[in-house]
Amino acid sequence: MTVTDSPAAGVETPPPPPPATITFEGKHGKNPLAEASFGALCMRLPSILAHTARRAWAVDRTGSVLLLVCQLLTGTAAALVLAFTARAMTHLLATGPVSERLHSALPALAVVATAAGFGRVSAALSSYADARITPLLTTEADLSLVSAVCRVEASAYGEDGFADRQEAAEVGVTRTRTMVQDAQRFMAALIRMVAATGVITALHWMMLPLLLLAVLPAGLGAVLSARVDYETHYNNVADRNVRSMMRWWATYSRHGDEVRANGMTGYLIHWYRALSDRIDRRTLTAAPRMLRIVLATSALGGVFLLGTWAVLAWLAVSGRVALPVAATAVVAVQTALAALSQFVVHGAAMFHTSLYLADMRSFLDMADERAPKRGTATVPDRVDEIRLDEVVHRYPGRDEPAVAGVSLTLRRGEILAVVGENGSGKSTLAKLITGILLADKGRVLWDGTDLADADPEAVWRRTALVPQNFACWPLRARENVTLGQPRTYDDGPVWEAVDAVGMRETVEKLPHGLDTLLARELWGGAELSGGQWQRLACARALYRRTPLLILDEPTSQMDPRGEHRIFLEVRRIAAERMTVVVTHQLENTRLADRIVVMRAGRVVEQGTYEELAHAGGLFAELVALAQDR
Ligand SMILES: Nc1ncnc2c1ncn2[C@@H]1O[C@H](COP(=O)(O)OP(=O)(O)OP(=O)(O)O)[C@@H](O)[C@H]1O
Repeated sequence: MTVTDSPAAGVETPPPPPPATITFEGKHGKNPLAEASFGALCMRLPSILAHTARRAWAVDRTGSVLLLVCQLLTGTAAALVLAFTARAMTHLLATGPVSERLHSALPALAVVATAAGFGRVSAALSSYADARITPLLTTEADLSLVSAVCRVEASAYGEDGFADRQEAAEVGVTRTRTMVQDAQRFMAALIRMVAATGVITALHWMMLPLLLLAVLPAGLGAVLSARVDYETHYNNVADRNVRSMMRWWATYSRHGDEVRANGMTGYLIHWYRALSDRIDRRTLTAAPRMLRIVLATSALGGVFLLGTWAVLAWLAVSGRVALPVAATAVVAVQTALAALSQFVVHGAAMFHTSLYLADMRSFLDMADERAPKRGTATVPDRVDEIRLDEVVHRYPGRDEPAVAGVSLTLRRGEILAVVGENGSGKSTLAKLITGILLADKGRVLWDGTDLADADPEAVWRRTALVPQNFACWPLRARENVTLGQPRTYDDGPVWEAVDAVGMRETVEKLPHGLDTLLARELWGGAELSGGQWQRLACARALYRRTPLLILDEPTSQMDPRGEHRIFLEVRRIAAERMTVVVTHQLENTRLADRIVVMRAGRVVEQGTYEELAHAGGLFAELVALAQDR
């Protein structure tokens, strides 16, 4: 088949395919909805309150005490207002001259006014306490999520559902913002409700159950709506995850050239819209369900409320309660109704928030399970030998192992080059040598210590890696070199590393030298070229001066001068460490003491450049292909 420059005239091109459907089954975690019956809701609230209180206490003790005291004051003030309004009403509606009735109601009215004033002030103070605590709580939740993800074993990223659950947990972090407010409103409503029901029960015992009946449907409606909302969110998690990932890829400035020059904009926007439409469709199907729930529960609540008023009227007409008491009851019923409604509505809101927080909690638990638990064995500062013993590694979901039984010994002072075709397992081998991945079978021993039993932090303190896909950190030039190991306040070693990769002139020309922010998209930032970035990634690894240096295609974007410079430096410092260079530039393997050639996860050849180039094997074939231009 030949590739033509333009489609044949009159031939219709197919429309762009829609985004793939990915469903988040939640099979790796419990869907909190499964246990969200009304009973479960009630059981859960105390633990959410306790959890919120513990975390609030941990981040801001003064704020927490202030919040608690103000809650109690607000509640007590509301109770006093209600009780003394009832008392004032009794006096005001009694028989006798107006001035006398007013006079006798005056003390109660004074209490009402003072309590209302206190209530306002303490409500303002509790909002202030909430404003103090909430940002800290949100940051704490966010930090625990970020650090949990940074700490998991690298293999966890490849697990099905890990990224989706992370997305669900991110929503939990956002919802942390409303958690304190929900808890605060719920507590306030609880105190007001207790006060109101006390007054109501004192008027007539029948009033309380009737009022409860009047507000319960609203609570039920709020819970059912919360369930529907969460169910929609749950169904959308996978799509939202993909959408936010693609959003980043499509709008990230570094990908801008590729997007434009390859005419991708139209398709990317089509794709984004198609995915957004799918998410919206799911969300919109929830709207009529919500409406039905609200209408049904409001109607039920209305019927019960009518019943309450009817009973009150009947009590007054039949003389079972005196008229002034009945008038007081009107006020009390209104207040109690508001308090009860708020109690159930805020209870449901807490339940709603708790569903999202449960996702965050379960993701943090999952991340915790996947944090390295390898043992505490340490490795010496000076590592003399790394030995791989029949090492096998298979990625999740793959049938064939990426590394399929490799035995290899690396000695201090040696430079080892690893070559082989794409997908032959070179990068995976590098990850196994550094303990980023652990062997499924076989062992990787650093001076006799099995990496499976070693403290990974100790191993990684002795490792420097330039990965194939290195990061261009949006940090200052200095931090781009020292990140991971700020050794001294002196810039001397930083310049040494910059010199080693031939970047001195470039860095000196930056607007603020080492202090220049390397992110064009940020205010005042500067941008480097691809090769300059790669040189900086090499400087970062060289700066670490570790016993193991791994360079995975370190010069793929560099000009010959840069490449020459890097390999000179690698050679110069090689005596003090073990160096592994993964490369497709076979000429570069001349500097290696030994070359291993990989094919389908196995080492198929080993030797020096001269030996392998004339051995007639895969290496010789690759050399011949490289020269056949
Ligand atoms: N994170 C991963 N999850 C699943 N499979 C992976 C992952 N990384 C690599 N693989 C698979 O493992 C095999 C070896 O990949 P590896 O990256 O080690 O090859 P490589 O020799 O470094 O290739 P290249 O020369 O293209 O960089 C490939 O088949 C690849 O598809």
